[in-house]
Amino acid sequence: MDQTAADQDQAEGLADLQSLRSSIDNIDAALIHMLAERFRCTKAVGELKARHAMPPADPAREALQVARLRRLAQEARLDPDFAEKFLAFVIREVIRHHEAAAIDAASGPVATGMARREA
Ligand SMILES: O=C(O)C(=O)C[C@]1(C(=O)O)C=C[C@@H](O)C=C1
Repeated sequence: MDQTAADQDQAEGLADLQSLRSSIDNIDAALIHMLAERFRCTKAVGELKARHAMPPADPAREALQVARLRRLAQEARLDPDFAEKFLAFVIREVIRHHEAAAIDAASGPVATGMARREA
């Protein structure tokens, strides 16, 4: 391959890389927005659980979610072990938020500032 052909080959490679990176950036943005929506829902779940004195974690529900996500991952040709680890990572964070919401609810309106707002 002469120098001109090598330069052209590299320019094509760079253009392909840029195009793929642009798709990756779009996908990452979608993932962030989807995660934000999920955490908005789980925040409401955490507040509901705290109000009704329900435990933060629900292992039976998690078992169903793991089985479903592993099946979906397999169908999508994504590593099911990775899908399970990703879900566990997200749920661990959710449970941390639920626990904080339960502590807030248990410490009552004074600690959360409601008494001041209501006065
Ligand atoms: O569905 C619930 O009960 C939740 O609290 C949500 C959620 C989740 O993030 O999907 C989090 C913790 C539970 O252990 C199970 C599921």
